This record gives sequence, structure tokens and C-alpha cells, in this order.
Amino acid sequence: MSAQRVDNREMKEKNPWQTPVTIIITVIGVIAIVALVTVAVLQNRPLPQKYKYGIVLDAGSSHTALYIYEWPAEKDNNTGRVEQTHSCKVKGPGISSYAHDPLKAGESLRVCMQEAEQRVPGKRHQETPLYLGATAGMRLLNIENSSASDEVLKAVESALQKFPFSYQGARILSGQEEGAFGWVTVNYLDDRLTQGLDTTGALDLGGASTQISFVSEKFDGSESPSNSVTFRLYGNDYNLYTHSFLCYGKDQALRMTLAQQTQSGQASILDPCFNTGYTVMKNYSVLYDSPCVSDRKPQNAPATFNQTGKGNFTECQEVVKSVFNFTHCKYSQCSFNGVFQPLLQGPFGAFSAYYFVMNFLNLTDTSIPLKAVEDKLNSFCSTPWNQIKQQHPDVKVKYLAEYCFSGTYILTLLTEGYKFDQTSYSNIKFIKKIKGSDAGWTLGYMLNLTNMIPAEAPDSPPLPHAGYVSIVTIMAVLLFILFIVSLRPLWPRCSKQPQIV
Ligand SMILES: Nc1nc2c(ncn2[C@@H]2O[C@H](COP(=O)(O)OP(=O)(O)O)[C@@H](O)[C@H]2O)c(=O)[nH]1
Repeated sequence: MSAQRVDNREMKEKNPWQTPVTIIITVIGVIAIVALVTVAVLQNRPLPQKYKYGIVLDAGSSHTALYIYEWPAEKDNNTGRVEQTHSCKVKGPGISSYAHDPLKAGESLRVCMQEAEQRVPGKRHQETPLYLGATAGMRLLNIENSSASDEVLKAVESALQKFPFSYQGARILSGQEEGAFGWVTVNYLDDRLTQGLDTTGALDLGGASTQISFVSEKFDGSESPSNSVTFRLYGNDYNLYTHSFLCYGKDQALRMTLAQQTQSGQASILDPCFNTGYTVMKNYSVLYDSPCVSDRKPQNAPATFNQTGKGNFTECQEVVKSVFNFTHCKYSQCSFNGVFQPLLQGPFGAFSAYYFVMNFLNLTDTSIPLKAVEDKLNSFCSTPWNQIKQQHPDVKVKYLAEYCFSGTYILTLLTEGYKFDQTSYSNIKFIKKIKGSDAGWTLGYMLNLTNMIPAEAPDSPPLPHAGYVSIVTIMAVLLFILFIVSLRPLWPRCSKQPQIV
């Protein structure tokens, strides 16, 4: 009994794991590793997120919309992190409709601007840039009456300056800017620019103009320099083809088809682009009050005419085609009206009215044959107006009445105008939003003016926070294992057999 106790004591004394030095080294090692990992985690813990904001007003031809964008404060100059957090549709028509009462244009923005005051945190108000960009409605007013358009811009400027934001100006965008910034928005939101991926073309259909923008390998800008915009973004060069067709927005195109049908100043027309049973009285002076048609106003026309629907898609397509000019082209190839267009190169994102109309008509699936699109439009156009109204009691009557025309116009613009065929058509995606932000020129405009898209790729930290913490933890564990292994000579030879010296 007593001999065995002595043996056990000797064994304990000889077990190297239990020497005070080994225990102290092990404890210090563990403490050092825990301290290392803790420091790494605390040092790299993400700080509470602070945001910056930017506000853009899109003063379109049919209405004005306000967009608020937000991005993490420390990522001013970094990759795709700007998001739309709020939008507000201004009540009433576009600012160009206030030419006779410019003050009202300013007043109309008040409700949305007050909403922006609520949405952007008070302490950020002063540093939040505020921009207003006007598009084709104001371009047309500027052509028609430049002093009136100046007055409208002055009125919106003084209204916007009353708000606590950092007002950066109100101006009319050129068609080229509108097209190019729409393209930037789509590709930024799709994360294509930071990664240098192949880009998506942008098709924008507004009320007064329409834009087509895409990068084509076949286009170096030399054949038609006015259609070329070059960018260097995140270290990549882009040579963008872009064209804006003034008067080929949905509302002005409708005016042009009506002008085509009222050339002789009749008192009534049978319009194939409207459903049967639809009838409305229109004013000649209102219809022709636009630079898109004013030079065609018939002499001696009565004050009004009756527009009655005939609901015939094929005839509608003929009338719509007549507003495009395909006869002359001084370049290697043209879209229409003698405008150069390089070979289409997709994919394409089609937004604004393209989306509103095709979504309503259940035609956003572009994998279906073009013939099926025609059949669907044929069927919609030939449905009596009463039936259409009954089937869609919640849709605004103005939009509802125009869907036969709008669908026919979109199909004709894409296939006859821009020359999309079955294959390239299937590369179009009708979109409203990308990752929560509306597709349109506003985001690209703000990114450009706030210098938020650098020409060169920004230096990024070698590792993100999570990667950094993981690597430190793995290294610490490996070090610990290495340390244990390095003590191998001190390990007991056999754990089961007591070592008796
Ligand atoms: N069907 C439909 N059309 C819309 C809607 N909102 C705007 N539109 C029309 O779509 C066209 C383009 O609108 P928008 O992109 O706002 O053009 P902008 O006013 O010229 O900037 C105009 O003809 C508008 O009247 C909608 O919600 N539904």
C-alpha cells in the first residue's frame, strides 16, 4: 500500500506537464492568444454606421419626382454603395407646364421638399447636396420661349433655396447627358462598373424624349462624334454611344400621330390607336402647342375635333411608322431621322414608360416571339373601350386610353426605329427599379456631380473586417498548436504507463 503511494508521487514529480515552468508558459501562451484575438476583434469592430445624403429632383415633362440617396459616410469614394432611400412624386404637371405662372412651379415642389426635410436627419441637412435637373419638357419650352423657361428655372431655384439643404443649382440637361447618366445609373446599380464587366445598354422613354445608350465594339465615336461620350470609371475606359430623340417621348409621339391624322383640319378623326367606343373632344390649339408639331398646324381648322377610337393595331402601326423618317442616312447605318446608330450590342435595360406600358400589357417577358407581342397588342387594341374600363377600374383613364397607342409605339420604336430583331429584342429587360433604386438619369447625375465615381479604381483594404478577424483567429490557433507541438519532447511517452524512474 505505502510502496504504491511512493511510486505515484514519483510519477507525478516526473510528469513534465506539471512542472511549474510548463504551466506558466501554457497560461501565458493562452492569455497572449486570447489578448491578440480580442484586440483584433475590438480594433476592427465596425463603428456605428453614419450616412450621407443627396437629393435630386427630376423635373420631367409630365411630372417632377424627388429622390433621396444615402450612402455610408466613410464610403464617399468607394464602390456601389449609394442607394435610393425615398422618392416623392410631385402633385401636378411638369414644371414646363407652369410657363404662364412660374411661381406655381416653385410652389408645387413644397410638399416633396418638406418630406425630404423629414427624411434626411436634421444634422445632415446643411451638407446634403440638392440638385434639380430638367429634361425634355423644359428643352421644348426653351426652344419655344427661352425667357419663359428661364423664369420657370428662376422660380424653382428660389423655392429650393428656402430649404436647409446645400442647393447646387437647377438646370436643363442635354439629351446626351440624360442618356449617358441613365446608362451610368443602370450599370452602377448592377455593379458592372466597379468590376469592369460588360455593360448593359439603357433605353429610356419619357414623355417628351427618348434615349438610347450603349457600348458597341463597332463604335469608336469617329463616325458621329456628337453621339459619343467617353468615360474613365474605376480604371476602365468606356466609349458610349448615346442619342436622345426630342419629340419621340410617348406624349409628344402621340401628338405627332394626331398631327399626322389631322393634317387637313377635320372636325373628327377615326383613330386606329384608340379602342372602339372611346371618344373625346380635343382642342386644335392645345394639340399643336408644341414645337414638335407647331409647324404643321392646319390652316382654317375648327377650334376642336372629335377623336373616336377605331381599335386597329395594324393601321395604328402604319400611322405610328409615319412619324419616323427612314429615307435619308449619310452614315454607314442609321436608326431613323438620319441619326447614326452603330450595331446594337446588348443586353439592354428599358425603363420609365417602357416599363409602365409593357408591364400593364403583360409584355415584360421578352423571350416570347415578336409575333406574339403583335398578337397581344392586336387583341388589346381591338377590345372595346367599355370592356377595357370594366377590366381595369383602378387604372387612371388617361393612361388606360393610351395603352393601345403606347404599346404600338414602343414596339415600332424598338423594331423599326432602333432595329431590334427577335434575338436582340430578347436581350431587353423591362425594368422599373434595380436593387430598390429607380432606373433613370438621376442617380448617375448625382454620382457624377459629387465625384462619387472615381476615374481610377480606389485602393481597397487588403481584407474586409470579417476576413481580417478570421485570419487572426486562425493564426492564433495555429500558433497555439505549434507551441504545444514544440513541447513534444516534454510529452509523456505513454499516457497509460506511469513513467517510473
Ligand atoms: N401608364 C403609366 N404611365 C405613366 C406612369 N407614370 C408616368 N407615366 C407616363 O410615362 C411617360 C414617361 O413618364 P416619365 O418617365 O415620368 O417622363 P418625363 O415626365 O418626361 O420625365 C409619360 O407619358 C407619363 O405620362 C404610370 O404610372 N403609368
